[in-house]
Amino acid sequence: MRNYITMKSRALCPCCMEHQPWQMIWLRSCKANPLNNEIRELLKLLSKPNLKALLSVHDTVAQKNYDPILPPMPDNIDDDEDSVKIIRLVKNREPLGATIKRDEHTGAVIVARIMRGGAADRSGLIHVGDELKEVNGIPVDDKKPEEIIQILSQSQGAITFKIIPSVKEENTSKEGKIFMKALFDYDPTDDKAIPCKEAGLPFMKGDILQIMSQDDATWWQAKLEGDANPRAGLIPSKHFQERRLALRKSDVPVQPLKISNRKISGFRRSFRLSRKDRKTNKTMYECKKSDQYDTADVPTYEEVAKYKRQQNEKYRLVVLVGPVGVGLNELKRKLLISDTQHYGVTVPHTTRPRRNQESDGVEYTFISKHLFETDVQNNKFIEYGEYKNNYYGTSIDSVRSVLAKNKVCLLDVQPHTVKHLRTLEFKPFVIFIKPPSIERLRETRKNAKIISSKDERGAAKPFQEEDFQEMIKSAQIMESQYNHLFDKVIVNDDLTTAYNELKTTFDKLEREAFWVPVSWVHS
Ligand SMILES: Nc1ncnc2c1ncn2[C@@H]1O[C@H](COP(=O)(O)OP(=O)(O)OP(=O)(O)O)[C@@H](O)[C@H]1O
Repeated sequence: MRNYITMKSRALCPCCMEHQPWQMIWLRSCKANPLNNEIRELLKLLSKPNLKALLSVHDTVAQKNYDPILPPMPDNIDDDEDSVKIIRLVKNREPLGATIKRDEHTGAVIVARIMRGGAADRSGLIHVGDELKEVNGIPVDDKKPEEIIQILSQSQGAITFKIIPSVKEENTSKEGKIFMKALFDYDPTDDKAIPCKEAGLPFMKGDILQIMSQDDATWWQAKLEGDANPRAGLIPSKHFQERRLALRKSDVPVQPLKISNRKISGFRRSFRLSRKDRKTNKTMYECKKSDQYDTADVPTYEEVAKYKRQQNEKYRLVVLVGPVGVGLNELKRKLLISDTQHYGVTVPHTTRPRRNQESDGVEYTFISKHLFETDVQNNKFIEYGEYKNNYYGTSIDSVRSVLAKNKVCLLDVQPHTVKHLRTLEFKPFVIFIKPPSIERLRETRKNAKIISSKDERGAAKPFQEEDFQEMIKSAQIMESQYNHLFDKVIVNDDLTTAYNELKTTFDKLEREAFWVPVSWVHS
């Protein structure tokens, strides 16, 4: 696109006279005359090769003959219209990248927004708030915005705008420096509220959006991070999206996690791996508050920044989430035995009496019921529960103690707990372990036993069809309600493949930068 501007004031533009020869003449005349210090310094500067090169570039640009040749400027501009600006843009197939509206009070046609990186923005000649008077000589005062858009879309080549420039300064200081992780899917063609569907930017949950403008409180402008296309698109602002989601939410019932009345505990026990006794390894506890997902906050966007762990920093906490029986403990066990120095798990607390072969702080940290209850009151547990009249729980300090040994702490929790772990201190990396299709579950788990489901003698039972169904349904609910918290999803189909994917993820976590909430980076 080629453009030029004519105003009452002369615009700055490269002037087509060769500066280098002029510079030489001037230098010679200066040398012939007595020099003061400033002239001497100026001569020195003008003799520098970089300044000479700059002037040479200027001359080249000024002499260049750009195509297409623009038609002459209209000469019937009213001399009294001091602030009128005539702009001529040559339009190719690309949209102009601007929206217009009618001012409610004055009735004037106003430029409502300029899409960042679009044609109008790149021209630098049209600004938000400019009043549109004419398009190609046609007065627009009495036209509806749709009619003006029609004129624009039918125009080919040069378009002349007569506008009254706005006096408002735009705030561009933070533009392009804010990144948001999308916590919902967005399709502008489905959005009745968007002022211009064509200008909308579709995105998916988990996408990183570079926010180009927040000038409008309802419609932000954004680009998908890493997208080479410079033109921004419209997206609903955080505030607007939260408001309308909150309104919609009141109609949608929250889906409970408990999907059958089967007599299984159904709750993840993070404790098995830290026990030595195989029998006690099968003990389970029922976690409090776990029979229903909490209503998570209205998820819209989360401001994020890139973060890479430094050598001297503690490892990020690795949180594993998944439905009962999906294979979390199997994957954790494989990781632990692959490198006991590098990976660690927490030691749980219990109020049950210590058995002979057990040592305090190894299988469990043994504490009194009274102390346990006090710790619960003081929010010292990430999760806790009761089993056969004894409490079991994972304390925050037990995570700290693994991290303090400079190990990667592997922790499996229920998904609603994740949001409490998302702190600057732990910077958790959350991995959702997902079951494969029911057909693949039947094939791969033919000989496997579901440890949380026991027979009359207390032994683990082979997987039943309903275990698979429950696993899939529970995974779907987890994913629909909590996937905005997952950094990575791994399908545990073939065990070795899932394990290798987990290992690769850990390697990347140590080598590469990841998007994290901005508060974890700029504390
Ligand atoms: N990909 C797989 N292929 C075949 N068997 C598997 C696979 N993953 C796990 N298993 C088996 O499934 C059973 C359940 O696995 P595991 O105990 O790790 O599940 P879990 O998610 O920790 O369940 P729970 O919540 O009951 O502890 C185990 O016998 C395990 O060996």
